[in-house]
Amino acid sequence: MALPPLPAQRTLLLLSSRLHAQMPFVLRLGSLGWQVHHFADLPSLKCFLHDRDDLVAAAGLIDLRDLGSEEAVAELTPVLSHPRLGCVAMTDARTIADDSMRQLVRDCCFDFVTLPCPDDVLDTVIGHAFGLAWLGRGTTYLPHDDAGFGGMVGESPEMRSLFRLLRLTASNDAPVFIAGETGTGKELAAMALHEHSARAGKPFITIHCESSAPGALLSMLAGHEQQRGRIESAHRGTLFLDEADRLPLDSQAMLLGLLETGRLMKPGAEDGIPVDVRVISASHHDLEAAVAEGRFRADLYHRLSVLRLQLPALRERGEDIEHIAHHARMKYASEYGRRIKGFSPCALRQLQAHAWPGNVRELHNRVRQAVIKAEGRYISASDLGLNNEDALPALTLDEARAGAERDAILTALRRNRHRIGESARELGVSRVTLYRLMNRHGMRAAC
Ligand SMILES: Nc1ncnc2c1ncn2[C@@H]1O[C@H](COP(=O)(O)OP(=O)(O)OP(=O)(O)O)[C@@H](O)[C@H]1O
Repeated sequence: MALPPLPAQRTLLLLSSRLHAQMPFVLRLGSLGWQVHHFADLPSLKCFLHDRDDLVAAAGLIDLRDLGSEEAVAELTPVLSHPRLGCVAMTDARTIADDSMRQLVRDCCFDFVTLPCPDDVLDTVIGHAFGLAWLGRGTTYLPHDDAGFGGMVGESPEMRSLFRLLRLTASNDAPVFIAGETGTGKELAAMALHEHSARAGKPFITIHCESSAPGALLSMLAGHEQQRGRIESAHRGTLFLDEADRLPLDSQAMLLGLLETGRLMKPGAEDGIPVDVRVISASHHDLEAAVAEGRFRADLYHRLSVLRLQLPALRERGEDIEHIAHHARMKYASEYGRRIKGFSPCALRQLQAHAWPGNVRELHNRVRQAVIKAEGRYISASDLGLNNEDALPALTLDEARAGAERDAILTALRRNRHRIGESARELGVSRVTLYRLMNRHGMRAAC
């Protein structure tokens, strides 16, 4: 089979905290026909790859010079192994002398260059890396470790096991009940299930059960003899019942009939009509309590919850907070045309300390407003509306000193565009000490 020609414009993903888009190095690559996307830190690159599941092939140019820690290597490994990326590592003599870096390059990169390196060597190597990725295009990209599903983002163990469950659930047609507090992503999960099922491309109809009066909801769902209702509109697709615990009893009886017989009985009609829908329902209220109180039919409850999924509250999965916040920052910064690079250390601490009663919805709303309001390149705690000192946990003196040390390092790194030598000089320590301190504080190259 003849291979199609390589595209004229090739994508290059550049991960470097030292280089930036306007530098001659990057501009030269642009003039050679590369469409260069620059990322100052790993979370930004991850967000980009997560959002671009239409990416066919790209070369990755990964600056390893500031990524000295084992933790950074562990985080980079799955990203560099993305099947549509052909990666080239940029190193220097010190970096490539490090065992874990050498292993990373060996395992995950097509090649490496040691800087400074002649332009023609670099051009050849990234050209080959792109060609390799292009040959591998069309391979299905399954996130290496279940770190996402549909538009859902999450890296915590709770979310990873939820994503695995959602994948399994998408492949069958049984009714699903999704429980979880408000804003945890129940509707998003229902849409993701639909999109990953054989019903993708067919209608996905959402009904907010609490918003209509009893008779009105029944006629909206079932229609009348001469009029189609929403259930018929969902034929061959998915019907999503939000706030299902609020379903009035007349609608409950009609739905039970539909689930038992596969036929829709319209009010006043003598015969049911066949309708093929998958029913997904959700509630942030306790459906068992509604059954116990007689507000919800037990037989319908059992029919609806053949499969049951529980979405964890955001405060129960702290490690997702920063990840989702970065994802939201990227999304809204690009939507509003703002160049926002990240969150200040204090903002990050407040994000962790907040209780998130509105869960992911609240996090998105706060980040969206902060992106609009932020005056600098970094979102502050007050941009997020989270400057409540009382919310921060009480600290011992040792913890407070460690926090101050971390803040000073972050500030110096930011001020010096993440150049380790200059940051170390400003902090009055050697480069080795700075690397050691960054390791101790679990810092990546750009924060
Ligand atoms: N894991 C996630 N990753 C990214 N965005 C998310 C995630 N979970 C929720 N969101 C976003 O949070 C917002 C609220 O999600 P959604 O409407 O699905 O929540 P819900 O649980 O159905 O809320 P409610 O119970 O109030 O109806 C949406 O903007 C959604 O895109």
